Amino acid sequence: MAPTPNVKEATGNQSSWNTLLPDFPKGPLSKYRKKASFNWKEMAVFLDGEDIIRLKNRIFSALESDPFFAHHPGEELSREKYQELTFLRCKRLFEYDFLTQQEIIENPLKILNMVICIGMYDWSPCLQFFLHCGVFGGTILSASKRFADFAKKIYNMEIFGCFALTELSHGTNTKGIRTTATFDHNTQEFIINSPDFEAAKFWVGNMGKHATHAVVYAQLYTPDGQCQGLHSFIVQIRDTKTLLPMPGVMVGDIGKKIGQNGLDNGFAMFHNVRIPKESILNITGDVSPEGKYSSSFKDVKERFSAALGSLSTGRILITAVSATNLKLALSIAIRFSATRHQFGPTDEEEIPVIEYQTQQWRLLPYLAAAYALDYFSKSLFENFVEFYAGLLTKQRSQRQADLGREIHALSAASKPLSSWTAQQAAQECREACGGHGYLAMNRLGEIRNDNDPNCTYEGDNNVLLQQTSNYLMKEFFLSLLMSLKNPLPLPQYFPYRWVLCVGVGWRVFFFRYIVALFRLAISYEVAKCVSFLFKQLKDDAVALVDVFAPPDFILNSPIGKASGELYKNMWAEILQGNKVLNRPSWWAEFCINKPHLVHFLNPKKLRNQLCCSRTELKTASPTKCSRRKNHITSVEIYP
Ligand SMILES: Cc1cc2nc3c(=O)[nH]c(=O)nc-3n(C[C@H](O)[C@H](O)[C@H](O)COP(=O)(O)OP(=O)(O)OC[C@H]3O[C@@H](n4cnc5c(N)ncnc54)[C@H](O)[C@@H]3O)c2cc1C
Repeated sequence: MAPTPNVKEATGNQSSWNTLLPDFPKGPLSKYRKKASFNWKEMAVFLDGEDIIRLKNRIFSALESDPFFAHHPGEELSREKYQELTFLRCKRLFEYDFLTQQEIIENPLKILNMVICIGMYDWSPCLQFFLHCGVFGGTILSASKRFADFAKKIYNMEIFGCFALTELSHGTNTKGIRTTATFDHNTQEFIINSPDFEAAKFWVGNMGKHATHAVVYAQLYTPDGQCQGLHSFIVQIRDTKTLLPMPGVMVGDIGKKIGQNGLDNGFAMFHNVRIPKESILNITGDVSPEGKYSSSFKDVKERFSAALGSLSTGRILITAVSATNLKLALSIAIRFSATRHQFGPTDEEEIPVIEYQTQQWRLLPYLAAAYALDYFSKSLFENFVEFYAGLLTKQRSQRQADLGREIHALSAASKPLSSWTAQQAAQECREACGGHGYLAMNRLGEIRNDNDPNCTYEGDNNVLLQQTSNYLMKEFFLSLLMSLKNPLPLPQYFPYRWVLCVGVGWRVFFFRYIVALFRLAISYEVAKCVSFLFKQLKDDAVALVDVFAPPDFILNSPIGKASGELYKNMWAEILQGNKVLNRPSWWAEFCINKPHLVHFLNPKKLRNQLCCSRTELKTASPTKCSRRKNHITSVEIYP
């Protein structure tokens, strides 16, 4: 089930690797590159294969030579301008059409790599594109064939979509969603309504400024007054010709966020908006013209889970997105650590900070995690593609059912593991780069802030882990019960995937505690051994990040550039900044308009003015202190 590394290609010839992966410029990092125990190009070909590397190169060089991508997101831009630029970039992604259908069919991993390459530059246009094509489009495509014509409009951008599940007062608790969809059999329409402002759709990506259509989750009511539970509907929210709201829809932007500000997250309230009967996404149930409800799911719980099935797609992507953020942060921090010299055996000879054990302890475990999570996320994605293909062709096999359960459990566990690891690593990398890590131009703050919501959307990490543990425990006890009723060798009741699920689930659940405990309780012996491994690994660390670091233009961090010319690169960036050497426009406020000092704050004078001595202050009650009011006024007027 896991992707096979490209052993054949990796044993291919050196000259083809050199064309695909040019040498890095000579500079301060060359020393570590020479020390590496392996060839980074061979490793890159082994992991990705030449075909994927070619695709990555194509995407990176297209972005680099495109004026729409010239302005890096970290640079000063108003939110409105950034949102506009994000949309223009997203439009360019449609024009590029980086992959043909044939290519996708032949190697579905290319889609994941395409998303990652764009996201490495900036997550905002990437997520805008993915929310529209993958989440909105994917949900509609998996509903039924009757949306085939509608789907065309998605992929040629006649319309723009969003996925509206969360409401202002309910997110994790999807059962608490209160938007209603009431079927009117007289007009053959659903009436979409938000009962009050707390039931407004909220946080929805693309909804803030430009989405024309939304997949809206609502409680379905049939004419007999019965609530049939949560279902999804396609609702037009803006006119496609004017981008003005449709009648009965109040739609807007929710405001500035901590990160991902190119993306317009929005809200919408529906006032008895009528939509055609065919707008129901009949994934889990449908309504007849007479208003009779039918569903292929007899079990209400199963129906509910299936209605939210598209969330798994998001979790799988987030696992990969977080692993990518981990790789970006490490590329910067490890290259910095190998070129930043502090202290040394003599005053003349300072050593790179990567030589310090603490720096190795802080960064190298995350480097190992980056490789593990990258491999895992790709293998999970491949499993998902197989499952999705089965879904589209209505497969009913045992394997299809097993895949569905396995993917659900694994994505619910891997999303928290990956996003939390990346979040902690981004902060550690920020600190590992000292003060320079805090400079916005070096991008670690942006990586940390853009990764942050991965811990929350598509299921809050804490709640997801509780659900995963619950789910795994149930499966475990069910298997145990079966084995008691019908004694058979245990392996038959505990197939490998459950062992894996239990393992991953609990590992994730206790991951943070294990790491903390490990650090505390690690024995002297083990510490000596791990330190020895770090000593070996630190010489390979630069080559290990060279394998996955994107080109300088995409990584966009002076301290993380491939040349390792740390200070030259920083100066170049600083001096290119806007008005860096200019006198401030408000210079006269200091030089001419001096402050009007009402009172010079002299400590002796101040003490005299205080109503009481310290002892008096302790004992006297405020009311007894006759001069207190005056003193407070006197201190307060000091500007
Ligand atoms: C950047 C961003 C983009 C988003 N995009 C979209 C989008 O496109 N479409 C969309 O529909 N939604 C979107 N969301 C919403 C997102 O899916 C929700 O925010 C998420 O599901 C969490 O729900 P909540 O905000 O209601 O948190 P809450 O459920 O209110 O959680 C608050 C806290 O309570 C804890 N908690 C809740 N329930 C329990 C429990 N049972 N046991 C223990 N602790 C609990 C949680 O762990 C959390 O710490 C987006 C959110 C963000 C931040």
